[in-house]
Amino acid sequence: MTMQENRNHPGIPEFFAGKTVALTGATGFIGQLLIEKLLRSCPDIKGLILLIRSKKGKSITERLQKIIEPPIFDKLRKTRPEFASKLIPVSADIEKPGFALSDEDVQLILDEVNVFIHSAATTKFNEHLTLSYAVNTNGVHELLKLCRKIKNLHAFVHISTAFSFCDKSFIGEEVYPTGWDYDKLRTSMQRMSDEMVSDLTPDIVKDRPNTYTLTKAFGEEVLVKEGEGLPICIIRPSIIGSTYNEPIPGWCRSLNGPTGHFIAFAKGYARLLCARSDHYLDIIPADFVVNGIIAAAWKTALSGRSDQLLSKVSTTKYHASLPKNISREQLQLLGYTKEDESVSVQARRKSIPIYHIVTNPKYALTISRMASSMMHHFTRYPVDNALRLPENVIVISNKFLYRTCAFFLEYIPACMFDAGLILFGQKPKLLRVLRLLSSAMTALQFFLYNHWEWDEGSTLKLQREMSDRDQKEFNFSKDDFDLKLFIERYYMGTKRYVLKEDPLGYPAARRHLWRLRVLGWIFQFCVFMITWRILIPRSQLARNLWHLLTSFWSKFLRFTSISSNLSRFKMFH
Ligand SMILES: CCCCCCCCCCCCCCCCCCCC(=O)SCCNC(=O)CCNC(=O)[C@H](O)C(C)(C)COP(=O)(O)OP(=O)(O)OC[C@H]1O[C@@H](n2cnc3c(N)ncnc32)[C@H](O)[C@@H]1OP(=O)(O)O
Ligand SMILES: NC(=O)C1=CN([C@@H]2O[C@H](COP(=O)(O)OP(=O)(O)OC[C@H]3O[C@@H](n4cnc5c(N)ncnc54)[C@H](OP(=O)(O)O)[C@@H]3O)[C@@H](O)[C@H]2O)C=CC1
Repeated sequence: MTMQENRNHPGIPEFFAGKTVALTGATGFIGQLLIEKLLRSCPDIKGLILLIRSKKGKSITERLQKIIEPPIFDKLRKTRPEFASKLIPVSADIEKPGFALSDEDVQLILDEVNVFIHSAATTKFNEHLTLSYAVNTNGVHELLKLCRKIKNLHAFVHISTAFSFCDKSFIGEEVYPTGWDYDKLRTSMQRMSDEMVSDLTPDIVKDRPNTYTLTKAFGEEVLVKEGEGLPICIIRPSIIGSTYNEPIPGWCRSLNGPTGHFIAFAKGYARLLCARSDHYLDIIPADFVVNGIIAAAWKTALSGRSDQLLSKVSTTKYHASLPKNISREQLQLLGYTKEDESVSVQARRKSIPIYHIVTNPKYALTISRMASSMMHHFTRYPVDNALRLPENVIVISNKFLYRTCAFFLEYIPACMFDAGLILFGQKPKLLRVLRLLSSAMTALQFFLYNHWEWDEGSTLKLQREMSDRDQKEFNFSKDDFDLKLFIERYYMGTKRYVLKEDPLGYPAARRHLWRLRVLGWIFQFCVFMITWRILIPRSQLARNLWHLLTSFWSKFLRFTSISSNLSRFKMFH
C-alpha cells in the first residue's frame, strides 16, 4: 500500500503540527526560504530553533532580524504578523567542537527537536581545504553526536549537492566511496601548516573540481559510517536558481551559481562564455528544493530508520580510483585507504534514502538555447547603465580561442574604459570585474564541460506518495514546469533583488541601449573609414576591392530602380 493510499498517515502540515524543527544554515539562501515555507504552509508548527553564528559584529538576534527582512516574508507579515515569535535563535558555530553551544541550548535541542535540517555549508568552491572540511565534513560528525542524544527525533535531513560525486557521469541514489578515510585525513591535516595543505590539495581533490564537492562527499560518508540507527535522508539539489513561484517568483540574493554571469552579460561587462554550447545546465528552482526538503523530512519520519531497509540491499564491492601524482605510500599516510569496508557500511551506502532534486537532460536547456533566450531578456528588460550592448554574447568551447578572443573583445576595451575613468578622475573598475569573472569562470568551468544524469526514482516515488493537496502545496514536480518561464523569472529576479533595480526604469534603460547601439554604429563607421583612408593610398588590392564594391552598389541601385519602375508599370496595365 502506498503512503497516499494509507489514510492513517498524516499529510505534511498535519505531521509538522506541534513539532519543533532545528535548522542550520538559517541565514543562507535555502535556510531563509525554508523558514518562510514552514511557517506559511505548516501553520501549526510549534517552533523553529535556528542555529546561527554571530558574524561581522552582528549578534544572533540582529542576524535573525535580517533573516526575516526581505520581501519573501511579506505574505507572512500580512497573514500572520506574529510569526517571528516561533523563531528561536541559538548561538552555534559549526567550525567549533560541539558547535560551541551553551549547556541550556543543548538541553533545549535535546528536549524539543523532532526534525533536524542541516543546510549549513561553506559553498565557496575554492575554500581552503581545512575550513571546507571543518564545516562540510566535521560539521556533520558533530551534528550526529548531538542528534543521537535528542529524545524524540523523527527525521534528520542532510542537504548535500548533486555534484558530491561529480567524478561519475551517472549518479545513482547511493553514497559512493571517495577512497579516503576522512578521519585520518583530518588528523593528517591537523599536523600540517595551511600552506602544506594548500600544496597537497590538488592531489587530494584529484578528479573533482574543488574542495567543496570533496568535503560534501565526505559529509555524506560521515552519515554512512556514523549515522547508523538514525532516521536520516540526503537531499542532493543541482544548481539552485531563483524561486519559480513561491513565495514570490524570481527571488534570489547573491552572485552564486549562474547569477553573477547573468549580471556580467546583461551589463555588457563580458561578451564571451567559455563553455560547450550543447552542454545542459541543470538549474533547479529554489522553491522546488525547499518543498523537496520538507516532503523528504515528512517521508523519513513516517518510514522510520533507514537501516530497516538494509536487508533489501545488495552488497557489491566498490573500488575507488587512486589519485596519481604523489606516491601511494604518501597518500596512504594522508588517509587514502584500500581497506575493505564492513558489510553494514557497504549496505548503508545504498540504504540511506537519497533524493536528487534536479532537472536532468530531459528538461534542462542547453547553454546555447539559454544564451539566446537570455539575450532576448537582456534587450527586452535591459539593466540600468549597461556598459555595452548585451546582444552579442558568444559561446566558445575552445579554451585557447576563448582566451585570445577575451583579450581583444574584453580586456582591451576594459583597459580603454578604465583609462577613460582615470582621465575623468574616477576609480577604474572594469578590469577588477573582469578579473573576478575570470576567477568565477575558472571555478565554474568543470560544470560547463561535463554532462551528468541523476537517478530520480526516489524523488518521483516521494511525489506519488504525497496527497493531491500536498503535491500542490509542496510542489517539486516538473510535469507543469516551464523552464523558459523560470529562466525569465530568474533574470527578472536578478535585476530586481540582486541589482536592486526598479523595473519601472525600463524606458530609460531602453533609451540607454539605443544610445549604445547608435554609438556602436558610429564607432564601427569611424574604424572602417580610418582603416580605409590608411589602406587606399597604400594598397592596389584595397583599391580594386573598393572599385568592386562601388560598382556592385551602383548596379544594385540601378536594378532596384528598374524593378520598382517595372512594378509601377504593371500596376497601371
Ligand atoms: C547570455 C549568457 C547566458 C549564459 C548563461 C550561462 C551562465 C553560466 C554560468 C555558469 C554557472 C555554472 C554554475 C555551476 C555551479 C555548480 C554548482 C554546484 C552547486 C553547489 O552545490 S554550490 C553552491 C553554489 N556556489 C557557488 O556558486 C559559489 C561560487 N563562488 C565561488 O566559489 C567563489 O566566490 C569564486 C567565484 C571562486 C571567487 O572566489 P574568490 O576569488 O576567493 O573571491 P570571493 O569569494 O571572496 O568573492 C570575491 C567577489 O566576487 C564576487 N563573486 C562571487 N561569486 C561570483 C560569481 N559567480 N560571479 C561573479 N562574481 C562573483 C563576490 O561577491 C565578491 O564580490 P565583492 O564585491 O564582495 O568583492
Ligand atoms: N546554492 C546552491 O546552488 C546549492 C546549494 N547546495 C547546498 O544547499 C545548502 C544550502 O545552500 P545555500 O543556502 O545556497 O548556501 P549559502 O551559502 O547561502 O548559506 C550557507 C549557510 O551556512 C552557514 N554557515 C557556513 N559556515 C558556518 C559556520 N561555520 N557556522 C555556522 N553556520 C555556517 C552560513 O551562515 P553565515 O551566514 O553565518 O555564514 C549560511 O547560513 C548547502 O548545504 C549547500 O551545500 C546544494 C546544491 C546547490
